[in-house]
Amino acid sequence: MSEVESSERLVHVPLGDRAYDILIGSGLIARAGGEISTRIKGRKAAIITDDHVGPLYLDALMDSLQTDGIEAVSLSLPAGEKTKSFEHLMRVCDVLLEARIERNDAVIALGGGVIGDLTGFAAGIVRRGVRFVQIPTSLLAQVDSSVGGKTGINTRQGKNLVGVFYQPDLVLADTAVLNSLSKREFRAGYAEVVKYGLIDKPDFFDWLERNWKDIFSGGEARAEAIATSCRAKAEVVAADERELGRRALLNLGHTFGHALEAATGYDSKRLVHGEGVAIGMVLAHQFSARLNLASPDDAERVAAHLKAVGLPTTMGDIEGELPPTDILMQAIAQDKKVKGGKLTFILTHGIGQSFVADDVAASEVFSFLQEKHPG
Ligand SMILES: NC(=O)c1ccc[n+]([C@@H]2O[C@H](COP(=O)([O-])OP(=O)(O)OC[C@H]3O[C@@H](n4cnc5c(N)ncnc54)[C@H](O)[C@@H]3O)[C@@H](O)[C@H]2O)c1
Ligand SMILES: O=C(O)C(=O)C[C@@H](O)[C@H](O)[C@H](O)COP(=O)(O)O
Ligand SMILES: [Zn+2]
Repeated sequence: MSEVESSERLVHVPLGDRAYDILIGSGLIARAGGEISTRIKGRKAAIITDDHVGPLYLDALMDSLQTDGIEAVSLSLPAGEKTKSFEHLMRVCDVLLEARIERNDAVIALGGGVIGDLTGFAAGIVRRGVRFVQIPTSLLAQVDSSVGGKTGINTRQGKNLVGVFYQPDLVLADTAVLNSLSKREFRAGYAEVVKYGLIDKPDFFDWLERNWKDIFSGGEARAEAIATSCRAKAEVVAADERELGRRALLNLGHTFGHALEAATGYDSKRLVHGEGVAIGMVLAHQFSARLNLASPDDAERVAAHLKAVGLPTTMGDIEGELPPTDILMQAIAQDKKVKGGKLTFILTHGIGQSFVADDVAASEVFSFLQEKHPG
């Protein structure tokens, strides 16, 4: 294995025979061939990317693989949430099989969470599992989606409803590529960073309130926020890989957020995942306050921070009309945390004090949403 450069950070995900490293640092795409060839036996690779990321970084990745003796094919898909579909899953599987990617070869996701989730799913099912490398290029993918092995696609019934748990063999988070990410997408990824503070790291949330401007402008604070997020996620995933208990905390804000994404037809112009999570986290804190579990001041503090960085914080911030509350409730009823027809929500006793609440009354959720609904 190559040495980790001094400016780089390494987070290990200890999952027994599925353990892997997350390398975080500038310039990792140029070194990807070396990092992959020391960990993966196969000499072939297939790179899946999208039409925003491919033109920027595909050539550099191909060159690096070639230098280390790995022959690669590539497929570029349309950017955006709608690509997490059966149709594009079929295309990815077809390309992997046509290229005769074997179990020991590498399937590489070069892109944001959409490409990572879709490619990981294909890697998990083609030949019942081929090697898988995540090269996350959005902030969201570097702090969250590339780690932990949740893969999948959306269906007309809702978000991520078809997929498998399939861990990557390696994650290479090249922080230099974040410089080409739009401000809006950077903010969306930042919502998932804030999530780790709100789950169980109040000191991290305080630090984010003080340092967010430095994180947005790059440098040490940004790398530190990414590494802290990866360590937080790695720890939860190692303790509960398949979401039998504690991992559900990583879903803070997501039950509301996913319903809003479905309600906007996965239209990235109206709402992207991280924005849905931002609104969802504020709603989760407000809902907790309404149930007398937390102080309304905490909900206000969360909303104030997310608003300060430019994220949406209310359903009214979403452009265009939203469907009525009963349609939002239908999406919520499809949530994967539902058990025996009962809703599970991530609620909170305050900042950094989130917990998993089974058996939340649908009628309470309905009247809360009805109150918050702009329509
Ligand atoms: N598997 C998980 O644990 C997990 C966790 C969080 C989110 N997700 C999923 O991830 C998806 C959201 O991921 P996302 O926010 O990365 O969205 P995304 O993949 O759509 O990327 C956001 C946009 O940024 C562009 N982009 C990415 N990197 C870029 C770069 N370096 N320079 C320029 N443009 C770049 C993309 O082309 C896209 O247009 C959702 O589908 C969500 O459900 C999964
Ligand atoms: O890794 C997890 O566990 C998460 O919940 C992380 C979330 O940020 C992510 O959006 C995930 O895809 C949501 O999972 P889902 O099971 O609710 O679809
Ligand atoms: Zn998420």
